[in-house]
Amino acid sequence: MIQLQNITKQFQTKSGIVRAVDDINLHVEKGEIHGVIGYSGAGKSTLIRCVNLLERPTSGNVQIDGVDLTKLSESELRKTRQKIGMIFQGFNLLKTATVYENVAIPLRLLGYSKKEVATRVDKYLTIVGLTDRQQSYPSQLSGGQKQRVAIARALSQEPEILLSDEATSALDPETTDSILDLLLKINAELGITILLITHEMNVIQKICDQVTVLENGKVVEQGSAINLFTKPAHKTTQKFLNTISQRTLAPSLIEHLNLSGAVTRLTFVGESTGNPLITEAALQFNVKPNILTANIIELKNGVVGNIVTHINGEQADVQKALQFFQASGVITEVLGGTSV
Ligand SMILES: Nc1ncnc2c1ncn2[C@@H]1O[C@H](COP(=O)(O)OP(=O)(O)OP(=O)(O)O)[C@@H](O)[C@H]1O
Repeated sequence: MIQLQNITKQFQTKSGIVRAVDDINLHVEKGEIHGVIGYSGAGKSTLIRCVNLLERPTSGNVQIDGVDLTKLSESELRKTRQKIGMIFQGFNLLKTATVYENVAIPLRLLGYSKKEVATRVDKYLTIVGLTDRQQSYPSQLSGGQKQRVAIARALSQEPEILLSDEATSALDPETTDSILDLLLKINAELGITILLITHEMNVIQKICDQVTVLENGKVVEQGSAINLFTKPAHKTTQKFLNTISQRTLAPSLIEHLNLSGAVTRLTFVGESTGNPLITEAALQFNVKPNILTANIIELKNGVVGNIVTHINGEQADVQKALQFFQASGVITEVLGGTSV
């Protein structure tokens, strides 16, 4: 559906060339929610603006359903862009127009009949839950309501793809959740493919199927949300994960505890989440596991559990317990202790 191939975007600045996006490949399947996460300056905004050619890549190509947008004429591009809706952190509403007009005006500009405009405005304001605010002005709405208007405006052109440029970054956590729920609903019920950029791991956690991690304009990790949350390979991904769940203890703390045996992170995913494996290990092997920290992360497509446990016992017994965990599908990583 969306295929970015070797996308590079350079800007000429007074102090030289800035390579905001550096040879990025990214594939988004139809119906998927794909999140791009990175710190400020990683190149997220530039990348997402390359998808609908708001920013023309310096090199590489952007394919939507197999059509290379970089090769289209201006009029062909305008038409193809109707397949791609976009929402922004700052909502981009017309301040002097009502909610109704904010959705209706772009439709009128596209030449839809009065009746079709009315039908679509009504339909999409209902989907976003704002039928009773049609005559309000943006200044009379909360941030979450403003984003709902922007979403209705994007949906009213019946796009196949929705690009979300930090759509929840200006919102409080509760409103963020309600907008993320709305994006999930749009994806599930209207089948709209969503490509979003964010610097918040909870956005990735709650709604994304696939994830790309960016740093300095480059992809440093890419894969399913489940894989990234269970086996984050790059230190930037690990840092993002640490913002939402305590996955480890500081080395100084492990040292301070001066524990015998092994301090181990056990990551449970899939079937292993449902079994009392720690109790079984204690019963089968001569070890005494003591839980130091634990948390469960609910993802769109599954649940991941992280337990940092001190497995106390003789080295040979600790090793047997670790092998047992691994054989049961638990990802084990020894963080410290004497049986390292
Ligand atoms: N029009 C421009 N001219 C010059 N440099 C630019 C331009 N747009 C972006 N950059 C530079 O490209 C790099 C990536 O910027 P970009 O805004 O894409 O990152 P980002 O990950 O979206 O950051 P943020 O989350 O802070 O918006 C930065 O170093 C930025 O200064």
